Amino acid sequence: MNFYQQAASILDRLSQQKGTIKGLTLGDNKIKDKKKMYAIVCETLKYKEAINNIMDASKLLTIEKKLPRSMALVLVHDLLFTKRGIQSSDGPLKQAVMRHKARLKAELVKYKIKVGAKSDEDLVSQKVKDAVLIPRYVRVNAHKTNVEKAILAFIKEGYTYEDPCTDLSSLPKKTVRRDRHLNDLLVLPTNSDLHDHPMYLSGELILQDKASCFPAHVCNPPRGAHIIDACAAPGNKTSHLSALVGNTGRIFAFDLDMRRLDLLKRLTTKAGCKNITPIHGSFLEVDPHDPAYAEVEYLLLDPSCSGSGIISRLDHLVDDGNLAEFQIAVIKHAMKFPKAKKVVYSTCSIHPQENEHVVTTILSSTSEFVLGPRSETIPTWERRGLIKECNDDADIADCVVRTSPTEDYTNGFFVACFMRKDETAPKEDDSVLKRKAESNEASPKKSKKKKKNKKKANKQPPTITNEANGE
Ligand SMILES: C[S@@+](CC[C@H](N)C(=O)[O-])C[C@H]1O[C@@H](n2cnc3c(N)ncnc32)[C@H](O)[C@@H]1O
Repeated sequence: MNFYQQAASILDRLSQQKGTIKGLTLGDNKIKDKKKMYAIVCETLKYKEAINNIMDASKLLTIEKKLPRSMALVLVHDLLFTKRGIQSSDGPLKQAVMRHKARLKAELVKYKIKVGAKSDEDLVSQKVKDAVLIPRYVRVNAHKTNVEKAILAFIKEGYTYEDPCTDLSSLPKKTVRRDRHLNDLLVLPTNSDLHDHPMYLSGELILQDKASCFPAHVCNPPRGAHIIDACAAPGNKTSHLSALVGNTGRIFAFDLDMRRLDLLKRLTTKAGCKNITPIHGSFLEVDPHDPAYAEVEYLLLDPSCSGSGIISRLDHLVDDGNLAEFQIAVIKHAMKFPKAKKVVYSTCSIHPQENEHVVTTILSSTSEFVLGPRSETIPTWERRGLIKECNDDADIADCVVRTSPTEDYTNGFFVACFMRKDETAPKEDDSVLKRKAESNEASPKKSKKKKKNKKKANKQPPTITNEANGE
């Protein structure tokens, strides 16, 4: 397979959700020049929307019937958006594109006028442009240091400490500040590269997006707790949980992907975690009545999702799939653990199908769990669920958290916290939510749904993974 065929095949596998960009390019030993392959795949995805429009307007694929769209995407990318153009034009597919060179270039000019683009860069997907605006969030790892010491270390290096601010759009260079919502998080300017920083190399600092730090805080387990992290790798939330319980209790960290679980072992060891038991396998196949998990009260579920909220990576530019069935199955399985009292669900997706819809489906299928109140779910965070997507129920929406990649200076994210009814009872006896869950139980329509979901839950787990947070 030549270079362009390999690139086209990667685009196809990405759209079938058979892996991540990094996994399919940098992780494939059959690819000779991995960096070059990574670059062409990323660049093509950045301009994908523009290239598709230009190809459709030029009728390229209608005329050249043997040219697959993915192959055309990479070839047209090189033709229109690189100085070198298509590298060597032998081979029938390359020639097929070259025959339309003049028309494609003319359509590019027309497209730019149509969308008001002054340069090629203006055609880059909005999500990619937004990525440059996200500050550098740094979680301070309590196993190794504390926030005060970390700030002092930055000051010694010439950073200025500033008060938390609301305007995160343009943080001055070499400044460090505490986060306004999370007490173990620091905020540095966009593009601060800390990958070679001594505090990162020693495991004192974890490079983790703000929103992905929400789930462990919502879980908020006490010292000594037994916890399951059901879809754990590469393990940033696992090491966060470990830090919150001060290396006490036990954390069972499951992951289906051995390679990613190995990464979890490396990262959590580097972070100084001593209470984690990594387990290779599907969480859906774990027996909730296994005595090993008899004391598990807290479960953190961060299952594979479309990754549509991640703007610092390009995987979101691939067409999204529907992973809701799998996500629902994971939550239902977690609720079967006999002592489970808190089940925290999160995604790095902005799609209601993977977020609010999953929550309402679960609420209508359980008589034992309700949504934890806002006070359990980062109460100071203003952006809550989308009311319309919660069956117009403002109470449900208020209990869950959303982050918006374009407005909150974080990746797009979603968190919900289910609690066993007895756990919310003292504070929440009159909670509207509780009453709602009870009325759901009584609804015959809902019990039908219950059966349907049970069927769905038996389906194969999806193979897609995304590498959110594994920075
Ligand atoms: C979004 S990632 C988790 C990120 C992780 N929580 C973190 O913060 O570093 C989802 C993970 O779920 C894993 N996964 C998918 N299906 C699974 C299953 N049935 N059981 C356990 N893990 C699964 C994937 O391999 C992937 O590593």
